[in-house]
Amino acid sequence: MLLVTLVAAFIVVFVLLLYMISPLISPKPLKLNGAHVVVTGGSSGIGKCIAMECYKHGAFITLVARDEHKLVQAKKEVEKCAINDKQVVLCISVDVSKGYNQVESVIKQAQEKLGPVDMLVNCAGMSISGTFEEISGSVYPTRAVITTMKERRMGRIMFVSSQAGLIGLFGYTAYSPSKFALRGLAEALQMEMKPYNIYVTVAYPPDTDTPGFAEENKTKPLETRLISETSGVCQPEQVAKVVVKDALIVTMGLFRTIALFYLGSFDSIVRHCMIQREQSKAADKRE
Ligand SMILES: NC(=O)C1=CN([C@@H]2O[C@H](COP(=O)(O)OP(=O)(O)OC[C@H]3O[C@@H](n4cnc5c(N)ncnc54)[C@H](OP(=O)(O)O)[C@@H]3O)[C@@H](O)[C@H]2O)C=CC1
Ligand SMILES: CCCCCCCCCCCCCCCC(=O)[C@@H](N)CO
Repeated sequence: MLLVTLVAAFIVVFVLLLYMISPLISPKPLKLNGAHVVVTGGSSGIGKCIAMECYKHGAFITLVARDEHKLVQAKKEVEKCAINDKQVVLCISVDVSKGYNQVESVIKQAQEKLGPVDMLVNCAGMSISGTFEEISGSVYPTRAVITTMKERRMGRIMFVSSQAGLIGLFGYTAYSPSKFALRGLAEALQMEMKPYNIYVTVAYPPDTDTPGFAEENKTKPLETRLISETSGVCQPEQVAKVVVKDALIVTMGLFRTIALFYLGSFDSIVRHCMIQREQSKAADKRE
């Protein structure tokens, strides 16, 4: 009995220690001052608040969404958060879930105007019972920025998931799977991108008071409403503050800390392969 307690205590202390040192082995924080941040879903709700939060830190912003009128309105609001007169807000109207080529070309335009993308925030999305296209909506913009980020050996990519991306709930049979999928995408992408100094984060906001949330509530089943009411509704400004901070200072979650040994050895395989590949590429060139 004593032995079991001792072993358990040892494990708890060990994991806590790992958790405490994990910020030390985390990457350098990103500086938003002068950085180019692209926010998909930036014309409303959480995305708009994330854009405003980044603008307050001196970033240059590209807002991406479909409706041009909403984009122009949001641009005005973001501009009010300026901290210097050099900052610029660019608006781009495109559907991020329809066709890679279109998304790639608008990202190119944005990079020509405001320079390479330092951080991509994948926030476009909606929750209405029925159809939902979250996953392609996050994949295309990510693919469109990744090549340049790899060349520059820097970058941040954020995915806005949801609490419904941690736990499956009544009424979210379409929404939850797509939000769960973002986590799989983010973790796999993180392992591929780490040797290039690109860091990926996932945010899991609770119900948040936005136009999208109001829209969702119009058709929300009673069960879903009752379940949701057990936890409160957040303000988008608050959510934006937290997720931006997490994306700037990337620390590892507890689960990833426990998986530290595995991840560490997998990362070293990835790094090893990257170096080998680059060496053979260089050798090919010499021949
Ligand atoms: N509010 C909430 O309770 C919670 C929300 N979330 C997530 O946060 C994100 C933002 O939600 P919220 O702020 O409430 O939503 P809003 O409806 O207020 O804003 C959604 C934004 O995404 C844009 N958008 C939607 N679809 C596309 C598309 N296919 N291509 C380009 N832009 C698109 C919209 O503009 P337009 O329509 O003009 O394209 C708008 O700018 C979503 O991913 C949502 O799932 C997560 C947890 C809780
Ligand atoms: C591991 C810990 C998990 C805890 C979860 C407990 C959650 C209970 C209430 C869940 C509320 C539903 C949130 C969906 C928000 C959302 O994404 C939509 N509103 C989008 O518009």
